[in-house]
Amino acid sequence: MERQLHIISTGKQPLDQFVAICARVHPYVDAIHVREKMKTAREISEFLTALIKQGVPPRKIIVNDRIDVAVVFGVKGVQLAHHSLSVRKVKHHFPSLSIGCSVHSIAEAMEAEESGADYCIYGHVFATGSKVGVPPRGIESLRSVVNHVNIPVIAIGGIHSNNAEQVLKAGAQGIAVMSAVFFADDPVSEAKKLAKIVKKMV
Ligand SMILES: Cc1nc(C(=O)O)sc1CCOP(=O)(O)O
Repeated sequence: MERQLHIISTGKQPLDQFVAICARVHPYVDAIHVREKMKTAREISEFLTALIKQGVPPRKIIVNDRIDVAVVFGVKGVQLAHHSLSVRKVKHHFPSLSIGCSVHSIAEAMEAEESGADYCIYGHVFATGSKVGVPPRGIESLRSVVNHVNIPVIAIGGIHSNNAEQVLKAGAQGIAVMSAVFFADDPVSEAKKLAKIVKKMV
């Protein structure tokens, strides 16, 4: 897998704002995660409809947790967490879905691989406003996770253009960011900057 840049919805932005940003940045990113944990399937489907209408290719869209919505829209895949249906079950029933697994330890990463996940997202590497009160796991723990699995490890948490290179050097196969793009003054220039860092590390 080529190194990847993923962007993740904040769960806080209104649909119009989120979709307007995605419509402009999708050429620079590999995956857009719709992670709207407080929304119903119907509301999430409105996000997907709007994204696709605005020209975001379904092959770049990943739905967090809601396998049903991902399957109905025929998007690239799902991002599963410990509270989701198991990787094994999803893989068995929907073999064509790409399955990402959110992990927070070596053991969880190894289990994700063993269960058939296509990649995992590990974090949070740096301090982030999204995980207040939980200490960041740091670069060295990222390096250990990378060394214990063969599936690609995407790093998440507090990643910006000033520290992205560090996580790639530690062996991450990509980065996933939320605030770096969605809360940027200029999301397009930030996405371009991050994409350049990710791709040049290949
Ligand atoms: C969605 C998410 N998952 C994390 C994990 O550690 O699993 S950290 C995180 C939030 C990432 O936001 P930002 O890029 O703004 O730091």
